[in-house]
Amino acid sequence: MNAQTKIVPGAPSAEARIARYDWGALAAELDGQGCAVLDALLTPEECRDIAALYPEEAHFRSHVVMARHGFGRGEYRYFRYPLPKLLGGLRAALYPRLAIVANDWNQRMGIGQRYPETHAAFIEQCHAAGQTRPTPLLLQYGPGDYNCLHQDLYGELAFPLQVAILLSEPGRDFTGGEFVLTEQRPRMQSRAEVVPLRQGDAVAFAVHNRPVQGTKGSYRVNLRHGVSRLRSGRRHTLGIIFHDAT
Ligand SMILES: O=C(O)CCC(=O)C(=O)O
Ligand SMILES: [Fe+2]
Repeated sequence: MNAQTKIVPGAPSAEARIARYDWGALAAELDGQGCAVLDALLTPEECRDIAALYPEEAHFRSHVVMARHGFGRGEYRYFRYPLPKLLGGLRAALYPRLAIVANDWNQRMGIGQRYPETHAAFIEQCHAAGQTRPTPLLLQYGPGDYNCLHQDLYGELAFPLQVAILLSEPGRDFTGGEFVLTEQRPRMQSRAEVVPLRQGDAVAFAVHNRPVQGTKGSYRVNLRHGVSRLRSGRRHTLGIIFHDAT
């Protein structure tokens, strides 16, 4: 199966799908919670087609067995360029919406960096900084597998938001395996958030830091994400990270 040809005629473009969401509400949710869900970004058929790419090595530049690195249990593969059309389209269409949030966050956190309007311009910056390898990935989990809490930072240059799309249906394809975010606040105990997702839903979330409004201005919190242990079945996820890797 070839994801390049798998956009069904009449299926909305990535741009049109992204435009359907209420980005004011999503940005408010990202500001308040550090994450926001985009319901039904992909159809069940698209989810199955993308998950079916997993064994097709030609699509990927590398394969990571998580237990070998202490990352958890399960495996993933990083796509190679050129990305499948739908994936590249989603990354380019999501970026400008999230860049508005990212620029606002940086301003509130007192970070000087601002992100350009288009993903193409941001990728040029990554490449100029020596970060040239694509980071979108396909993850695969089986019974007992889990993903340790982590941050997807791959070099100096990092876009502060990323997206994960659940390709399998909870309850039918797998049990357990919840998407988890933790937030470490200065001088406070950590907060955990479990994000309920259905097949085709996407979660946008902070990669590492985000500002939280306190009584005396904004302070910075530190986030990590991961996946709790699968109790049964098989779970696939598509991860969209906006910065390239060194
Ligand atoms: O499998 C998941 O839900 C999380 C995947 C992940 O860590 C990522 O997309 O960066
Ligand atoms: Fe991740």
